[in-house]
Amino acid sequence: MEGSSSSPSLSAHDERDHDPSRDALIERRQRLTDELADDCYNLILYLQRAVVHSELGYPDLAAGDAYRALLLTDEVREEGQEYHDEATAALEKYSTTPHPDVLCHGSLTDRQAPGDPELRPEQLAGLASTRCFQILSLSLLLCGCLRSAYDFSEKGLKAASDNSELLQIRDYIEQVARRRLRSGPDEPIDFRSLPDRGVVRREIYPWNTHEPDRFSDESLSLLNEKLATVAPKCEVKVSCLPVLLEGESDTDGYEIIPTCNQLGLFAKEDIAPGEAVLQEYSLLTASNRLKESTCDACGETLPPLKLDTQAVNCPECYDTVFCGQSCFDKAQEEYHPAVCDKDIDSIAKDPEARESDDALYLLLLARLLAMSTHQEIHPLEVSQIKYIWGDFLTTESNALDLSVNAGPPPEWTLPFSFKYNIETPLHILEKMDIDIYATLDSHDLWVLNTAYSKFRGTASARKNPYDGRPDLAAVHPYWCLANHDCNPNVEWEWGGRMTLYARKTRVLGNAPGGIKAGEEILNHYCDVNLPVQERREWARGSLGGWCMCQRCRDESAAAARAGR
Ligand SMILES: C[S@@+](CC[C@H](N)C(=O)[O-])C[C@H]1O[C@@H](n2cnc3c(N)ncnc32)[C@H](O)[C@@H]1O
Repeated sequence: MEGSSSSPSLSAHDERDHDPSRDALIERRQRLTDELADDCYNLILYLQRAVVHSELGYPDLAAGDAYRALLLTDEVREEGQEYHDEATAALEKYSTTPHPDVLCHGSLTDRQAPGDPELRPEQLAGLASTRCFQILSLSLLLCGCLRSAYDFSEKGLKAASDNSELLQIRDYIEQVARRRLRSGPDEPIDFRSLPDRGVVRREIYPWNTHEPDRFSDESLSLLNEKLATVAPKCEVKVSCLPVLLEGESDTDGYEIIPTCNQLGLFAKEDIAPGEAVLQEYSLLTASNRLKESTCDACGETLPPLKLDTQAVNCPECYDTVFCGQSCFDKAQEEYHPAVCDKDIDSIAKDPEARESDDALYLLLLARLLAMSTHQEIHPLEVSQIKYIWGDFLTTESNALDLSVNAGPPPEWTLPFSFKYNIETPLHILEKMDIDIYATLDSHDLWVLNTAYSKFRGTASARKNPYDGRPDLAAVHPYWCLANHDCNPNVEWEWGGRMTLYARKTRVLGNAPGGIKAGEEILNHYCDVNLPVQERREWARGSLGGWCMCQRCRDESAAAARAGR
């Protein structure tokens, strides 16, 4: 839940930006994407699209394309590979001069023998792999993934040790590494210890046609139809929320602060203190423990192993366990056949403590991909995530201004790493027997980034009671429509189902609980018993900014007046 507030006018086809060179690049990107739909093993098209993504200011997407191209260079060069014939055939049309522009880059052309106009596909693949390493190392450096950037520059230099562009990129990486590690010019750098987690743009990409207008009557009635089954006394409506700031400000004492429209949950009828407000079941769950004792479908703790247990093992892949027949049936209906017996159980399990969160988000992504594959729909059309707000910023506010008078670069907000956004998702898809080239439309990096943006804004996680590490996560698309307040009128409990109860008493002044018809359902994203500063720090990640609820503003203004 990081980023900033949404605005109803933000849509996939924002008309505000009319930079002709940008429009031309977006058109070119679309043409290349269309060509890839018909010629999906053509690594030259991926490289060309990587260059366009770089020019548009999406280094992460450039790296994604260059990595697919790199995998295809291996397919061409190794005969036994699954897509060897297709990838080789796709390169044959480039064997005579002029060679594609994307390969005539800097010192790359030095490697071509002068007067040798013919290049065999394996020779082209060799040249192309150096180009892939150039794009991967530079793009990952721009995303802040220093270790991966360094690894790719080294791999490239192993094959082309005198390539001047790669040598220059390695120099840049070293300069940035020295700054980040605060090491002197002569001190040796331990490249293994470089940071490898960066941030990238979090937005509704200009070509994303899957995002609904969440404020339209059609969307609201669809959401309300389903909400009636999980929270019969509630409705989804537009809610007016404070615009969140990056950090402390002197606006806490102001009577009026800027607001924006988002969605929220509201009571349609009075709800009694202690009454259940919402009960939601979700299959969009993930556990990062290998020997988990939770239901694969709903995340509920499994009943103890004994003869009369309700637990059900999948008869095909015996290790997958469900808490009962109903969860097994739902899993079979919505996702399990796509991953059954596919040897993906150990991916991202038992991660290092610092990667627990990333592993959980990756496993949520894997569940989404299993759902979309089994249901034969696009991942962004899966109902559990389609209407979720991903805390997107506008494309313009994410854009890099390269002009002379440019201000500071924008703050990108989507966490990104080569491992979790590019490499492992593709590995999971391959394990699921999915052709990662032929299904580009569904599994393009921007699709995965969009899903990650939605998860990061809404997933709830449970910490393991023994070691305090987050080991279970879930997305409950209706529960997550409830906004936060540090004087909440509900509390939540998650165990198989996510339940919201009306509080019996309110935090402020021990006022009586219960919710009146028309009032907004106010959830809490942090421990509301903490002092204001700590609450704001805690909720910041999930809210996407400094909490500006009335309680926080009152308490903070009072502390400022008292000189604390
Ligand atoms: C889990 S979603 C809540 C539903 C969301 N409002 C929607 O339209 O789907 C969390 C996001 O809602 C917004 N939000 C929730 N509570 C808020 C509050 N008290 N003040 C400002 N924004 C809030 C933030 O943008 C946050 O990232």
